[in-house]
Amino acid sequence: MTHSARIAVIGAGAWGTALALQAARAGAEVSLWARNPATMSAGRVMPRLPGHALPPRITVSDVMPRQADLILLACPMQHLRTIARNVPPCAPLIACCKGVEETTGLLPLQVLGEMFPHSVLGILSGPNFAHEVAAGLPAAAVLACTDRTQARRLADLLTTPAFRLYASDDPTGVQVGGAAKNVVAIAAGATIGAKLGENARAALITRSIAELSRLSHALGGRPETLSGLAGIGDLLLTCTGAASRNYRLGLAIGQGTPAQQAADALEGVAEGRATAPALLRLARQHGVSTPVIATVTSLLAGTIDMEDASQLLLSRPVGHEFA
Ligand SMILES: NC(=O)c1ccc[n+]([C@@H]2O[C@H](COP(=O)([O-])OP(=O)(O)OC[C@H]3O[C@@H](n4cnc5c(N)ncnc54)[C@H](O)[C@@H]3O)[C@@H](O)[C@H]2O)c1
Ligand SMILES: O=P(O)(O)OC[C@H](O)CO
Repeated sequence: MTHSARIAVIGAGAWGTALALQAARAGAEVSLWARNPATMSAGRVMPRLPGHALPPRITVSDVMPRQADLILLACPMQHLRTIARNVPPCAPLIACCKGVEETTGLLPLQVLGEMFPHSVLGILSGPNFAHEVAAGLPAAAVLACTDRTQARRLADLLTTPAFRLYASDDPTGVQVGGAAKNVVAIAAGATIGAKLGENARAALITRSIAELSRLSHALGGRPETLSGLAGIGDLLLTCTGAASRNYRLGLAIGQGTPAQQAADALEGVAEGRATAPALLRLARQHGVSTPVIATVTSLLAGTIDMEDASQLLLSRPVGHEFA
């Protein structure tokens, strides 16, 4: 491409703002779509920049861009369908959200596939706290499309030495990892909140990887994708990083705060909350056993308490590790 790439970022929450900054660093001309530019949360992810000013390569507007070489959809999962309705099908669309649509049980690219049957679609996911990416700290993620060459080409538009985007041709595995790690992070936070110990959390994270791999396989993804950035990588970050909203939601529940109250007190979206019941339904439809996701779903619904939750997981039969 001879001109600078034109990258449109849809959604000016924490992640959209961080991605806009990253795209500008990669040399693109960036249009950042905000529902309300006056109230966008740039300050939350850019405390190091004087006056929280965005660089001149980034134009913020509440009007959807009509032209772009690449469109990044960085809105919360439950608003993806509504927001995508106004996006012009002028370029490849990359979903940057992590979750499952609660009302339909669809993954992000299934939602976009219904709406944009002729567009190139991809998913971007990995262990990335927005405030660190915004600050230009080193990070890596994966960009997956069904076509590996396409994935590499699109990843190159956003890659810099400090933000390494690996390409993948397993969008299903990447989406399952990104959605399910938020649910596991709630469980990890609850484990620490209830003072069950670091051993318990490590066991929970590791056993969840088996759960996520089974689910990914059943949905048509490759189990090994869950060993990568969008699986283990993001589980490690979100289940141990105190900045994670999903982890913090779980922490509060583990400490005895009712789920609704804990969610209301949270700044920003904890995707695991809406995703847990949707993923559980999906797993049951495919005959996959997902004890961690089932337990988190019941905890969030308030039908069990922390003591029941740990009993449920601890009373499961102990078999071969890789049966
Ligand atoms: N924050 C991170 O560190 C991070 C990193 C990687 C991926 N993600 C993913 O990116 C997605 C967006 O997360 P975020 O952290 O940017 O969100 P956020 O909590 O910072 O912001 C929420 C965004 O949703 C918008 N919004 C709220 N209500 C809305 C509505 N009714 N309709 C349309 N838009 C509405 C807000 O304007 C805001 O832009 C999530 O799927 C998240 O999992 C976040
Ligand atoms: O704050 P969380 O829990 O939404 O996590 C943010 C990112 O998904 C971490 O990769």
